[in-house]
Order: sequence, then C-alpha cells, then structure tokens
Amino acid sequence: MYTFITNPNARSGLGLTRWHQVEAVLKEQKIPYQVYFTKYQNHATKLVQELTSDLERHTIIVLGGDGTINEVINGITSLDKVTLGYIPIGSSNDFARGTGLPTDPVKALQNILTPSNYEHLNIGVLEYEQKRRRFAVSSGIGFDAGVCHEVMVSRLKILLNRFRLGKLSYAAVALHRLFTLKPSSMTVVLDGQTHHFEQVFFATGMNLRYEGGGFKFCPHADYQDDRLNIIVISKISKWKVLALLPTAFFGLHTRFKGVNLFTCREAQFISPVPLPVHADGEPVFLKRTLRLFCEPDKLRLIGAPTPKRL
Ligand SMILES: Nc1ncnc2c1ncn2[C@@H]1O[C@H](COP(=O)(O)OP(=O)(O)OP(=O)(O)O)[C@@H](O)[C@H]1O
Repeated sequence: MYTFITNPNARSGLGLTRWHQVEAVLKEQKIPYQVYFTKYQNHATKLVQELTSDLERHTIIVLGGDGTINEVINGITSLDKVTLGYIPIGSSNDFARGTGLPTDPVKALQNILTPSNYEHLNIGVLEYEQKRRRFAVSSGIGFDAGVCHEVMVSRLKILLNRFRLGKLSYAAVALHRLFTLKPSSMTVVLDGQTHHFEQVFFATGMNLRYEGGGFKFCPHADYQDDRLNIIVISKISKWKVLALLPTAFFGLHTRFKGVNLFTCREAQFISPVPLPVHADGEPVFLKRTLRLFCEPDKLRLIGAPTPKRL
C-alpha cells in the first residue's frame, strides 16, 4: 500500500492539480493507496510521525516541493523502515535535481510504480540549542539562509509561481540581500579541525549538489558517502559574488578565490552574531552555532532509473 503525502498548495496550488492526474492513474491501474493532504506548516511531519510510530514498514510517496520533503523526513520515526518515493511539484526542485529523479509528475509516478532502482540516501541532521532537525538537501547559515527567510515572507514567490517562475524569486531576493548584507567572521570546525574565515557570506553543509533552485554549490556531493560537503564563501567583493552566482548554476564557481570547499563527517559553524539558518530552504530563525552531521541510518529511496549520483 502506498501512502501519499500531498501538499495541495505546493507551487501555488499546482499540487492539487498534479494530485488529480496522479490519482487518475492510480484508479485506472487499481493500485491500493491512501492519501493525506497537508493543511498547514509542519502538518506533513505530524502525519508521518503518526503513520510511522508503529515501527512497521511503510512506502511514503511525497507530492510537493522540497519543503514538504523536509517535513516528511522529520516525521519518520525509524529511517530504515521507510521507502520514499517522490513526485516533485515545488519551485526549487533541488531534491529531484540532486537525486536525478524525473521532474515530470507522470514519469515520476511511473518510476515509483515500476521501480528499477533503489538508493540508500544519507539524511543530514542540523543541531542547535539542544534541538535537532533533519535535512535531505542542505542546511546553512548566512546569506543563503537569509534568502530563504525573505522568500518565505515575500509575496514574490506566490506571484511568480503563478507564471511558473517561482525559481526567479530566489534570484531577485538574493540580489536585494547581497547589497544590504554585512559579512562577518566565522569559525568552522570540520571533524575537529578549526578554520577561521573573515567576511563570510555563508557556510553550508550539503548532502545533495544543488540548493536554492539549482545552484550547484557542491558539485561533488555524494548522498551515499556518509559525509557532508561544505561550502564557505568568504573574503570576496559583492560584485564578485554577483559574477560568481550565475556560474554556480553550472558548478563553475569553484574556480573563484574565496570559494572554500571541504568534505567532512561533522561540521560546526560558529558565528559571533546571530545569523539566519535554513534546513532544505525552510527557515530556522537566527542562530550563532550549528552542528551538522549525517544520521547513522539511511533512507531507502525509489531512485531514478539511471542514478546521477557520481
Ligand atoms: N495546505 C497548505 N497550505 C499552505 N501551506 C502549506 C499547506 N501544506 C503545506 N504547506 C507549507 O507549504 C510550504 C512549502 O511547500 P512545498 O515545499 O511543498 O512547496 P513550494 O514552496 O512550492 O516548493 P519548494 O520548497 O520546492 O520551493 C511548506 O513549508 C509547508 O509547510
């Protein structure tokens, strides 16, 4: 039995339209399923907590954006008891892009119903002030998180989503924030080794390669290697950041001075001032200190027919 967690409101209502398409196929093929529609923020987490608290095996299919994926993985009681399928609807699509899953809903559904490949996906953990939150794509502090915070409260994404241009909202907000930002110093501890950086724009731990709607910030991130890939952008002029951002869509930003890349099992970001934090693009308010690492258990993902992991 498939359990669908559907965000009808993903991409300004496209979620519900896509669900009707998916449901028609399920009914036609007489596939047993149940569906839960999310009604408010963090509802997906609550639904999945209730569903998986029996510690039985479940196949959960998410129909929504990266935010819904994040809420769902945060509700899973035991990661190794769940098989996850994904039908992307959102505007960012970094989870689908990073795992190579089909972005077309009908193709994504076919891939789920006739799976040819399962992958074991690392799940990241963000720890702050004795609280924990899981992430599938990335979690970071500074400029990138500030963009997520502002996109969330701005009406721009809703407006642009109507024209299927939701991705542009990140670019527009990023531009605005870039010129109001005051980069500060940061201490980054990676597997016990301390690095000090001046004028940091952001520091991010990535499980997948892309974030922010297609920025390939860590081109070598591998979601099965039990490690996080870290990017720290520091000591670089704002104009250079502006030039660098478009190149990041192709992973070519790594050639710029001031782009620092690492791989580690555990990272700590320590900032002298509170900065915005995000987990999979979902705001986690302002924090000074974060610890990032991977869950010991992996999540079984109904993967792309031809995985794009390496
Ligand atoms: N019925 C609902 N009405 C309004 N918001 C909802 C509803 N259900 C879930 N949400 C919230 O919508 C937010 C965004 O959802 P989701 O990620 O699925 O879509 P998106 O924002 O269009 O895509 P992306 O995150 O890829 O940009 C989540 O934070 C979730 O809490």
